[in-house]
Amino acid sequence: MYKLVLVRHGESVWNQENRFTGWEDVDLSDKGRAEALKGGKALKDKGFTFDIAYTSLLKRAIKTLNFVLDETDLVWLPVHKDWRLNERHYGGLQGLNKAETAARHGEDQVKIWRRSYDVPPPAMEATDPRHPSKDPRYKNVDPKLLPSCESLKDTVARFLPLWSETIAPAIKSGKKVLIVAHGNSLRALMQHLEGMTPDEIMGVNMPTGIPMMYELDANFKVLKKEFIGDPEEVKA
Ligand SMILES: O=C1c2ccccc2C(=O)c2c1cc(NS(=O)(=O)c1ccccc1O)c(O)c2O
Repeated sequence: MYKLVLVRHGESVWNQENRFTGWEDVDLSDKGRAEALKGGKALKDKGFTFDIAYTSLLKRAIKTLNFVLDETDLVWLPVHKDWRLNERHYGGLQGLNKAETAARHGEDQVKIWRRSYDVPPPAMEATDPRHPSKDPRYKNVDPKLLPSCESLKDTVARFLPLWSETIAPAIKSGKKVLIVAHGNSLRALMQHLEGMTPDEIMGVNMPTGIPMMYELDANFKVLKKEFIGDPEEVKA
């Protein structure tokens, strides 16, 4: 039986402002830092330890992982940072809040996007200075793989190679794995592990900073999943 622990990064400054963040490298808010600390404490109190951690190339996830490693006294742990664990890319919507999005695209279009699994937002212009192709952190990624926008379906598809080629083999080799990532990249993993339909996975919202543990059998069938933390918090 394998145990796998997932943590969604703490609240970011743009989460507070209800802005689409996507691949924008926005920092944790004070509340987000406190959430990350609390999640780390919960793992420490329950005696969790790990052999390797995986996270994205975005500071809100990396810093959340750093808080967890500090709390569990595992700052020495090997960490694999990968673009495939990044949040969904929201294209031209990145940075917009609810009012700006509705003003620019209309309520009807927002309603379509909200409930769609395979409809991408408008693409970010290749000339946009924020485009991934201009960001040195992705310099070793094949430019053809870098998105200008993503549907949730696209996010799942670009996450799965990391899972099947890297993370799943590490778990199978007996490594205790911790993954700190984002709402939609964690949805991709959960959909794969639990065989969820698009509608089911769109209904899943991992709470920020509260670790979740999967128990998997030898074939990665989910035996149990539970949140790690004080009961009243977990109940929320
Ligand atoms: O517009 C979108 C959207 C657009 C393109 C791809 C995906 C989504 C999407 O997944 C989504 C949206 C809006 C809202 N609610 S909202 O209209 O209140 C909203 C809009 C803009 C920023 C934040 C908000 O809370 C959601 O809850 C979503 O899950």
